[in-house]
Order: sequence, then C-alpha cells, then structure tokens
Amino acid sequence: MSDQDSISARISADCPPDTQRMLTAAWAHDVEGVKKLLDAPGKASCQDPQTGETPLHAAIRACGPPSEDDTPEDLEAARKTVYELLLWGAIWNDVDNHNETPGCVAQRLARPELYSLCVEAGVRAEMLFGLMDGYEELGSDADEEDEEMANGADVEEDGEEAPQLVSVEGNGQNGTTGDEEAAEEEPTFQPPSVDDADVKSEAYLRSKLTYSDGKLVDEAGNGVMMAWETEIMRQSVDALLPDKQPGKRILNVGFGMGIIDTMFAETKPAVHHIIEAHPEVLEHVSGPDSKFGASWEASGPEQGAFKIHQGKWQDVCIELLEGGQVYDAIYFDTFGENYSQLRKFFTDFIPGLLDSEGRFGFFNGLGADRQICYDVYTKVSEMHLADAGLDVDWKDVDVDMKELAEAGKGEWEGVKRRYWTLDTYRLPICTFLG
Ligand SMILES: C[S@@+](CC[C@H](N)C(=O)[O-])C[C@H]1O[C@@H](n2cnc3c(N)ncnc32)[C@H](O)[C@@H]1O
Repeated sequence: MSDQDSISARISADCPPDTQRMLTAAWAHDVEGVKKLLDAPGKASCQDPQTGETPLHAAIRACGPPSEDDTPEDLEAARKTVYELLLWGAIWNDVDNHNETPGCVAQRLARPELYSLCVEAGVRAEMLFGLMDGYEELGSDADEEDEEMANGADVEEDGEEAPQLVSVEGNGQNGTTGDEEAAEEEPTFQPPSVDDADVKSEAYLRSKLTYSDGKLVDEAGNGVMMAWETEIMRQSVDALLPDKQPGKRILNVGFGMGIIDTMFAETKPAVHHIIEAHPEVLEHVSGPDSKFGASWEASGPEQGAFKIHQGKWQDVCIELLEGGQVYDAIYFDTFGENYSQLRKFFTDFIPGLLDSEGRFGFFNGLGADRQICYDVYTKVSEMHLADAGLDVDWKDVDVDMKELAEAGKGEWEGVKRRYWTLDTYRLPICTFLG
C-alpha cells in the first residue's frame, strides 16, 4: 500500500473521536462494529476534516491493490462493509482531498467488485434525483458541478486545492452565544475547490460566442464544440446511417460547428432538418462562408426539405410533431442543458419523431470527466431510454488522449474546463424495443 493510502495518512490527528471510530471500524472491515456505530443519520458519510476520508473510502482503500495475501474472507468482509455503509446512506460520490470518490479509489486499486457497488449506489441515487427533478448538467455542456452529483463529482482534474478546515456556522440558537457554539463546533472537510463552470441554458443562449480554429467557445471560455470530437461525430453518422443510403430523413439538434451536419449532408438525404437556438450560431450559419445558408435550403428536393429551424428544440419539436414529421435518423447534441432535458427529448419527442425502423443517437458526454460518473450515467440513461421504449447498443470508441490529457494545454488551450477525461467514448445507438 502506498504511503498516501496508509491509515495514518488518511485518519488525521485532528479527526473527531466519533469519526475516527467509524473510519477505523470501516478500515478494519469490522461489519458488526460499523453497524453499532451507525446509530444516527449522517454517520455513514462522516468525513475526516483534513483528508476527507469517509467510511466508504476507508473500507475500499484498506483493501489496497490485489495481492497474493488476499483471502476470500477479507474480500467478503470488505464487500459487506461497503454494502452496509451504502445501506445506511453513505454518499457514493463524496470526494476526498485527492479529489477521489470511493469509486475512484476502487478503480485505482483495481477492485472491480467494490467499484460496481459504488456504481450501483450512484445509479440508485441518480434515479431518485431524477424522480425529484434534480439532475446535473450534461457532460458535454461544460457544467457538472451540480450539488446533486454531490461535492465535486465533476471537479476539474487540475482544480485541486489544499482543502481547508472550516467550521460549521453556528446561529446562536438553543440559548448559546455564537462564541460558545463555536467552541463546540467540529471542523468539517472542505472538498477541493472547483472552477465554477455552471452554464445555464438561458444565459448560454444570450452569451457571446467565438468561432476560432477548431473550437466554438462561449464568453465564459467554455468549449461549446471542439474539433477533437470530429471522430465521434463520424462514428455517430456511421452508426445512425450504416449503409449511407441516400434519401434518408435526418434531424440534427444543435448545429455548433456544423461538423455532423456536413457529414449528414454528404449522405444526400431527402430531408435534412437542423434545430439551432443560439442567435450567433444562426448568424454564422447564414453567413457567406456557410454551407448551410439560403442556397443550401433552396437546394433540397422539395421546399422545406433542407431547413434550419430557428429556436429551441423544446419549441420546434412540438411544431415538427404537429406537422407529422418523421425521421430515419435523429442526433441530439446541445449545450448548457441538464440531463432532465435530454431525458425529456427521449420520452416526449423520440417516440413521435423517429420512424419505427429509425435510429437515434446523442452526444454521450454525461459525467465524462470521471469514469464512475460516466458509468453511472450510462446506466441511468439506459433505463430512461427503456422507459421511452428504446433499446440502446453502446459502441466503444477509442479517444486519442494525447492532446487532451492536460487542462489548459493541447486541445484545451483557451478552454476553461476539460470536460472530457476518458480513453473510451461510449457511443449510443438507439432503436425501438421489440
Ligand atoms: C455541442 S454543439 C453541437 C455540435 C454539433 N454536433 C457539431 O457537430 O458541430 C451544441 C449546439 O446546440 C445549440 N443549442 C443549445 N441549446 C439549444 C436548444 N435548447 N435548442 C436548440 N439548440 C440548442 C448550441 O447553440 C450549439 O450550437
């Protein structure tokens, strides 16, 4: 076990005794001891104030990497401890001072069984948040710092700062003065700070955009679309139109840099509709250098066959439905919207707009700055797609990370936030069930 993963490094001298007891019992995989200590709400997710270690981190970290000393009994005790903690409300995605969730530790230590328990807990939590309408922002949408993804599931890799000791704010109630209360307060862990990239759809749609070589960036410096995604767009087109037959009816939501629309146009569709809401993107599309201006619209096989629908898809799709439009291929890739909007598109529009033999795809950047969040969102979206009557096949696409490895460098130069950190893109190909 590396020094940074040792018990002495993880349970600090300042750790309050209750928390220390819980962390030690979790570290020892003392299931009975853990159960006894779980006597009040919040106990399962207590944190060392300096290291941010939670009982889940401790139970997983204590396993270390696989070794020949491992026994089935040890592993079973670890599994039971993690299971028990999750049962008692341990938070699956609290980060520690190294910006790792318990699942990140399990992945780093090559403990797939424990990793799976964390993923399953994440799926349960996110499905519940879904019922309560509390999703994070989409992965490609520059913001994943919603509280619901809880405390830095989307922390920038480079945004790590030394955690500070902070005190819980007292309000002087219960007959104590603020000072007395302060004296009794315990320090709490402050997770590594995150760069606040909270993009909201309305603000984004009003913001100034810059098209530059290989990227489209909003006024806060968020990457709206980047050229490194071209291969993903290429493979998405290949998946949606496998035979590249001409004469297909295509809908693309979100023009961005027009990368996917250029590829769609090359397949010589019968209908090619694009929905775009941002005024500056629309200005760019109608500009003299655009391939999708008035002459493109006029070049369609019939009037309205090639068309940029100006406005938000939430409004335009209602008109398309009312007009009885049906498509063979639909692609969805917007910016600044949260997962609830993608889910709305699945459930409210795909059933009416997609031909019964058609294919639907979307940019799958959900939680893409952290493997466990990506894995959780793969499952969550799969369940919601099934709710909408859709089956999904995931195709793994290698992402060349050479120029994407470091925030602020390579492809990320001039871009506020590294929204993609993974070697493999999971490309969704959705068709109707049955
Ligand atoms: C990531 S880009 C799309 C990139 C595109 N796939 C490509 O290949 O270049 C997202 C686009 O969706 C647009 N958008 C964001 N919210 C939208 C909404 N509610 N309705 C329509 N378009 C929207 C943005 O203005 C932006 O042009």
